[in-house]
Amino acid sequence: MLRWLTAGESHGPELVAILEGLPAGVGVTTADIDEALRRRRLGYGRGARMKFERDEVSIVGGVRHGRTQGGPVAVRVGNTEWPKWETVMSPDPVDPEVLASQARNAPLSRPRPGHADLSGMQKYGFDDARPILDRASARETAARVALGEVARRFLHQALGVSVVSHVVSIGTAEAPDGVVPGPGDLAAVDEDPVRCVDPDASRRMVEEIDAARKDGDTLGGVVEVLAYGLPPGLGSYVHWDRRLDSRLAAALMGIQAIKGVAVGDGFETTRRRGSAAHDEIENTPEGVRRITNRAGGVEGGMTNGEPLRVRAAMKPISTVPRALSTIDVLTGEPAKAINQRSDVCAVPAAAVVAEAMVSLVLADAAVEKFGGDSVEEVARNLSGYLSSLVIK
Ligand SMILES: Cc1cc2nc3c(=O)[nH]c(=O)nc-3n(C[C@H](O)[C@H](O)[C@H](O)COP(=O)(O)O)c2cc1C
Ligand SMILES: C=C(O[C@@H]1CC(C(=O)O)=C[C@@H](OP(=O)(O)O)[C@H]1O)C(=O)O
Repeated sequence: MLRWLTAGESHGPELVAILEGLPAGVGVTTADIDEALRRRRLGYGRGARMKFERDEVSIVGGVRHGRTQGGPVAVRVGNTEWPKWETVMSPDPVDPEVLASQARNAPLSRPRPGHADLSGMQKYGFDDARPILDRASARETAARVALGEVARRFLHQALGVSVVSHVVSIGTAEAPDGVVPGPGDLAAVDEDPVRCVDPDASRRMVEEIDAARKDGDTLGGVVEVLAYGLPPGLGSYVHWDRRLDSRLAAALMGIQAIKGVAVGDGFETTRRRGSAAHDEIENTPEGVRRITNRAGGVEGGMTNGEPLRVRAAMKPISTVPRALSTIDVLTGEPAKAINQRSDVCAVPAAAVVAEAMVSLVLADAAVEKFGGDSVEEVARNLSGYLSSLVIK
C-alpha cells in the first residue's frame, strides 16, 4: 500500500511531503522533481506570484545516489516568498506591537465566495481568514506534484506506463473531441501556452483568458489525464473502495477547485444507447482488445488494458478581481471580498496536478497487484502475470 501526506502553508517557510510504500530502485533525482514543479508553474493565466516565486526542492529521505531505497521518500519544497511572510506566518508568538506595525498582518475579515474562507473560519473558530486560506491554497499542490513525479517514474520504470495530460476546455473554448496526446507527447503539450493539443482551440482559450482578465474576472475548465501501457486488472470490482475508478475520482476531487470527475466518456455516455456506449471486444494477433475506448480503460472498477482516460472539471478561480459581495465578519456589514492578487485561470497547472494524483493512485494499485520490494521484482511479477493470463 502506498500512503502520502503533505504539510505546510502557502506563505509558510516550506511544504513537506512524504510518500511511503514505494519499492526500492526507482530512479529519481532532485532535478527530476525540479522539472515536474517547473511544469506545474506553466500555463497562460497564472498570477503574479508564479513569476517571482521559485520552488526550492530538496529530497531529505528515502533516496540515495538517485535511487529510492525502499523507505519513505521525503521532499521539502521551500517557498522563496517566505522572508516577506515571516512575521505573518511565524510559528512562534510575535510581539503584538510588531504585528500591529505591519499592514500585512491585518486580519482578513471579508471571506471570498467560493474559497474555503467563511466555512473554515466557522469550523476552526477564527475571525481571520489567514489561517484558513493559507492551508486551503493550491500552493500545496507543489508538494503533491513532487511525490507524483516519483510515482510516475516508478510506473514507467517498473511497468512501462506513461502518464500524460492536456487541457480539454477553458471557459467556453473547447478542444475537438478525440484529439488527445500520445504516450510520448508530454513535452509537446507543455510547449502550448494552455497545454492544449489543438492549436485552434488553444488560441481561443488564450483569447478567453485575455477577455476574462480584461473584465476583472476568472475562468475554470476541464483537464484530461491519460495513462498508456497499463495491464488489465489494476483495481477490483469486489468492494467499493477497491474500485480503481472510485480511487481515481477521490484523488482528483481532492485537488482544490475540482468539482467533477468523468471516467472515459463520462456523462456523455448517458446520452447514448447501450449499443453505442460500450466497447466491443475482438481478438487480434497482438491479443484481445476493445475496438473503441469509450469506457476510458476501466470496466468493473479495473483497468481493461486500454489507455486510461479520466477528466477533472475545475471551477473558476474564486478570487475574482471584480470582487464579489460578501460581509465583513468583524462588523457584519456588507463588503467586497478580499482581493489582492490571483490567478485568472489555473487550468493548465491543474492538469499537471491531476497527472500527479493519477500517477499516485496507479502506483498504489500497481504495488497492490504486483507486490515487490524492488522495481525489478515488480517488473518480474508483472511479466509473470502477463505471460500467465488465461485470456491474452
Ligand atoms: C493550480 C491551482 C491554482 C489556484 N490558484 C488560485 C488562485 O490564485 N486564487 C484563488 O482564489 N483560487 C485558486 N485556486 C483554487 C482554490 O485553491 C480553491 O478554490 C479553494 O481551495 C477552495 O476550495 P474548493 O474550490 O475545492 O471549494 C487554485 C487551484 C489550483 C488547483
Ligand atoms: C502559490 C501558488 O498558487 C496560489 C494558489 C492560490 C489559492 O488560493 O489556491 C492563490 C494564489 O496565491 P496568492 O494568493 O498568494 O497569490 C496562487 O498563487 C502555487 O500554485 O504555487
